[in-house]
Amino acid sequence: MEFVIGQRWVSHSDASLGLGIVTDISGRRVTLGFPAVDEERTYATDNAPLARVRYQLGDTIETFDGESLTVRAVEDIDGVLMYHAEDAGGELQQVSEVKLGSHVRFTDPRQRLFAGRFDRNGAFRLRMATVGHQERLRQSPARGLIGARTNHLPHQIYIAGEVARRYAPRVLLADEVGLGKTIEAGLILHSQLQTGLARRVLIVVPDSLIHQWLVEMLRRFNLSFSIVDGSDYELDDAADRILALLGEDADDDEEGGDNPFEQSQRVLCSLDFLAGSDKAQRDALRAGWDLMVVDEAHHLAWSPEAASPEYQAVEKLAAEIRGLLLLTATPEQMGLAGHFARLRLLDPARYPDLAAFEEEEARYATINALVRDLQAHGGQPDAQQKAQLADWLGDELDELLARDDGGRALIDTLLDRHGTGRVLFRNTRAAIQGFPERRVHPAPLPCPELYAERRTGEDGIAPEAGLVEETWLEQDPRVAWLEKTLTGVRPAKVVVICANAETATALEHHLQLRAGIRSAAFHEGLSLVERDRAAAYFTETEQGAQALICSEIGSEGRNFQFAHHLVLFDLPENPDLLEQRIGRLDRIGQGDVIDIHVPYLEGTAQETLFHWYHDGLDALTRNTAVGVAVKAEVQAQLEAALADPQADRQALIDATREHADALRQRLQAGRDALIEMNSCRPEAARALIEAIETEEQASGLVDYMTEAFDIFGVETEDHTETSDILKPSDHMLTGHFPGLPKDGITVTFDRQQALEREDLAFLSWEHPMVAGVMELMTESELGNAALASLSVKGLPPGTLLLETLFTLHCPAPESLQLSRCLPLAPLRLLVDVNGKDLSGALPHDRLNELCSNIRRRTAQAVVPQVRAEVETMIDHAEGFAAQRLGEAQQAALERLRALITPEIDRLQALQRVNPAIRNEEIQFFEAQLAAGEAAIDKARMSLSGLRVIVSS
Ligand SMILES: Nc1ncnc2c1ncn2[C@@H]1O[C@H](COP(=O)(O)OP(=O)(O)OP(=O)(O)O)[C@@H](O)[C@H]1O
Repeated sequence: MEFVIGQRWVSHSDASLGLGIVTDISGRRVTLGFPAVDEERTYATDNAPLARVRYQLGDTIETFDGESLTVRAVEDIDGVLMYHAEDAGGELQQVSEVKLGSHVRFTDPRQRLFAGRFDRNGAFRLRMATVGHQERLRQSPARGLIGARTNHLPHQIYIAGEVARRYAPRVLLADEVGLGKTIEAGLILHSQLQTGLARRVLIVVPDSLIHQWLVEMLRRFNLSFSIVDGSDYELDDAADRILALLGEDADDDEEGGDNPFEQSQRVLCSLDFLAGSDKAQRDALRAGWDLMVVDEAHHLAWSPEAASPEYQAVEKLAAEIRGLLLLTATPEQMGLAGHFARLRLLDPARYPDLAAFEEEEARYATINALVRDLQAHGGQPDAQQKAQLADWLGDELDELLARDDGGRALIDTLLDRHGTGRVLFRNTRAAIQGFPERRVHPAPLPCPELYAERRTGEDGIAPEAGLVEETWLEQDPRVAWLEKTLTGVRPAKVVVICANAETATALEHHLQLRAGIRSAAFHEGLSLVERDRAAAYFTETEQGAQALICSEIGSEGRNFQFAHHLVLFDLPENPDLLEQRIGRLDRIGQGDVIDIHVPYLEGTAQETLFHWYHDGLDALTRNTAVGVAVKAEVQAQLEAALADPQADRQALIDATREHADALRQRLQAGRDALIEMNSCRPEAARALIEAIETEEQASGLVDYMTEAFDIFGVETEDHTETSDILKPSDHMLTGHFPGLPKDGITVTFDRQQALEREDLAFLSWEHPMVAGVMELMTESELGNAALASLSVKGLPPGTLLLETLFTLHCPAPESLQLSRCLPLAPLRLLVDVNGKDLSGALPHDRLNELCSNIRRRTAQAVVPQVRAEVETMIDHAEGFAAQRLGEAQQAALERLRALITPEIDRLQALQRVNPAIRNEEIQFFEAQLAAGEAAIDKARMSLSGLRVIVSS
């Protein structure tokens, strides 16, 4: 090391010192000033941890007064460098290295290598592995669907795969109760967020489900949400009231003030709150979203005459937000008009008119019959069918018929182009199977004198309503029966549902205080926190409540499948509400036969309703989607029977059964069959599940993270065979390791264990910790310069090789998903000094096996000696990379067109026969193609990592 006063050197043991300047040399000691940190340090000249800084032609240098210049020539004047450098105006200036600025950060691999700031081999391996995995994942069909803590159920994965890849999806998820619509929505959200198709998400749900959604999104998908509720507006409300008292208008400045909806990218909010607050609606609208989810969307009541406040609130938002997921298990709970109204929210242009919609349904049976026929005849239509198909599919038909695939493409296209096919997904228990049996236990009880005047009509259904609590509790035989039933099944958990909050409160008090049965109430009179506490108390296995007494709000959305006894203390008049109630237990995860206990008072409307449901609709033992429609048919008869419970009801039961059978058959032959076919295509689902599981099971992740823990200094300790405890160590490389709390975290890589043990973090390629490590690796310089020694027989000692990593830079919005067609990134090359390409002869993994670390001290000494050869090898590598770039651009353009043109053709063809396709969707793809072509044209290769290998 030759030191001269004025030279610039950098410390490789402490990068934070910046660029040092030699200020004194006396004997065998050298002193450097480090202006960036205002420090001076003295070293022994023969082993100073310093590297000489010498910028190369083309490098950018910065002077101490902040001017940036490009080096054009370098002159050595008695050991001190003079840079001839070009300024922004193209003028050449002479800049002595003495005048260089001292705040330098070497990020470029070359600079880091020559400044002695190289990394361990492991870090280089981690960098190489990172770009490799990133690229693989970007191309994977499983992207966005990896690592959810859920079982892979085909109907859910199919829907998620189908919807998540759409730009601005607008769909109605209408699987039957408890089949996992929340999970489907979560998968779609996760995927759209991962792929950049969405960034800002708003979820709107009933009050009673806020907490459940919050928890489900976090524990199953690692997605955290912020809740916006009344408390965010309390101060505003108070201020508004004061202003009103003063006779002034509230401040309605649209732009002014904090907007609670803008404080987070992901917000969860209650429908009731939103519908009730104009200000909140305005704020929500102003905040702007990519995707909105509305759960229990049957609450959005609508009729041709009037729209509910809930509907109006969502309608305003739906008009502005491009993506919309509506969830309801009972789309026709409020009748066909309500169903139509929700489709209208999704696509107002496609569903402008209720009457036309009703007519359309008639067409479904014909299409279904044709599809079935095609399936039976290997996809070959007869002449008449061909004419019909040509009518529906136009020019595309010939091409579809020409395919040798047994008619699959033809049928798929027909289903795809079909009316609600694109917007409506509905899976049924019948199609999925594996659901438990439901067992009904009717309990006829004598009607007490107390209810003598309350036997009929609505009064007869909940006769206790409005009576003095003590009185009815004492005289209503259902109360004693409930006590006995609960005691009889103890310790089994029981969900009790009744229509009114008052009834639920009274029953709960009675059970708790008089009968000594541990119970909790769940109704709208409680705050959100109290409700969640009640549900949690009921969930507890050891000390928890045996019974949860719910009002109707407990009948919706909640997960109580750990219980298998349900008491219907009364029956709702709406068949869909009954289905919702039973759905609390009859849902995915229910492992037992479900016991449904129905007490009813003889000779009252309760008895009529029970028989109507059980004998007429058969709605207790099996899921029935036709209840609402059948009820509309027999409404008058039913009302008459409820008004006169003593009369013979057989005619009502027969008529109900007849209508139900006919309607089931008709729907099964028409609409439902088509929707079902469109809602889960088992083969596609299986392929996707396989792709997801391949990603999840690959040992690659464990190896990758083990290397990362080692490099970043995270301590790992075995927890069980498939789980580990991670803790920050004393020698962490960076102050922060993504997703690692101070006290550590227990993780598993095993899906099954993650499903069983929710306290463990489930590490997958899309877990925030793993994604965070990848981001750290690609966004920092860590591992981009390394040195290794290689010992191979026959290779003369001192032979040099250079392994490089080039990444393709193609700045483009993530939503373009250009990675799908830029397969070349990353490019790994191995060259020698003569410019020979050895990349194929010695692949990265093989090379890793042969390489070992060089001691840092030795490496520091080697680098300056081999600098000229390394620079030559970098030139060779860059030459190869430039050649590949051109080829890659060409291939990328072709792939882009091959990917997008069919989408455009398909949508255009679709649009001709199916108005459900919006122009906006077609334009989106056209714009994507143009933007993609422009971006590919601007793509550049850059050196993002290098390793110098010296044979020993
Ligand atoms: N793939 C899955 N893996 C594990 N659990 C699941 C899966 N799908 C659904 N579940 C569980 O089954 C229950 C029902 O799911 P979810 O709440 O999503 O159904 P839903 O269709 O939204 O129900 P509802 O119609 O009552 O609103 C929940 O407890 C959910 O956590």
